[in-house]
Amino acid sequence: MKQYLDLCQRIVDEGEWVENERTGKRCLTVIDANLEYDVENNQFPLITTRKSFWKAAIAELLGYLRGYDNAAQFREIGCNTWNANANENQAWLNNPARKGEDDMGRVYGVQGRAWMTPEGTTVDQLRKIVDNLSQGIDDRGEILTFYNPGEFHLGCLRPCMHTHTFSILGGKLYLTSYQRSCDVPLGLNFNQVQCFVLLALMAQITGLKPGKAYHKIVNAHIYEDQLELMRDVQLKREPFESPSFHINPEIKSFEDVETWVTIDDFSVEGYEHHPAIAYPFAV
Ligand SMILES: Nc1nc(=O)c2c([nH]1)NC[C@@H]1CN(c3ccc(C(=O)N[C@@H](CCC(=O)O)C(=O)O)cc3)CN21
Ligand SMILES: O=c1ccn([C@H]2C[C@H](O)[C@@H](COP(=O)(O)O)O2)c(=O)[nH]1
Repeated sequence: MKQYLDLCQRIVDEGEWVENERTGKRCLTVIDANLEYDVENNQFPLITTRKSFWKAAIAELLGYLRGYDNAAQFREIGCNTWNANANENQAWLNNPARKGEDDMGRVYGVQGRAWMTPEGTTVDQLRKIVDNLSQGIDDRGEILTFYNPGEFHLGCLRPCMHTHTFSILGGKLYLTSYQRSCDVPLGLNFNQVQCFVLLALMAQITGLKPGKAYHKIVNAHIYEDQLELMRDVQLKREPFESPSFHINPEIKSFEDVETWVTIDDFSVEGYEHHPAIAYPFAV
């Protein structure tokens, strides 16, 4: 929690204003932030200075791991975060590649599970990683990347947390996640949970012990209409102790994740938090 608040304070103190053409809003911005999550010791990085809707963050991650490409699929598993980008973003609504209501196009999980090759076949990046890690193999290229510039025109948004690299060292599994653009009040609250849970879940289904997750962010920003709430409300609050996090031990394989797992297979114990803050969302 401290590293999150330190980043928020750093943006408030040292950030520079940048015009953002896509959203028409200005962002107070810093470059380069490095966060670390201790999954081995179950230090769950949940925001306590406001209420976090952490279940939606895990549902979003599940949708990515399953290769979802439609906001209705995300809604069905308890996540509303893609409704606006799928249905309210004018550039995407005008795009002939959009297949109708709720379509997100070839974003995130689609690239992770079905990257198109020039031959017309698809590559399932995640399946290969799970197979290797399950056999204790780290080929120094256990990389899940959603970042496919050749298909940006076929999706509603370029991926933000775009690459996850897994490593094995001393029998433990590590994760390094890269994020090009980060909405610190809204997105990061979710992205921290997702890095932590991705490592915890992958360790559980591959039979490895989890180590640390390293989260590397390039452009970290606060939108102009979020600044007052961050500076004068959230940053004035005292954080509570971190809660602990649990995954249903019955989740044993990647097939489990693909078929029956729901957000009810994840729980948080001892979550004390301040009241919710409704930050504006930029489409
Ligand atoms: N401007 C912007 N910021 C983002 O963080 C973001 C995007 N766009 N577009 C793609 C995804 C969607 N994400 C989102 C979208 C909405 C919330 C949100 O509204 N969160 C609320 C409540 C969530 C709920 O009730 O489930 C929050 O208070 O955290 C969070 C992340 C993250 N990403
Ligand atoms: O997981 C996510 C997804 C998105 N965001 C934020 C970061 C930016 O504020 C917007 C995306 O806008 P771009 O113009 O494509 O950079 O969404 C996030 O923080 N986390």
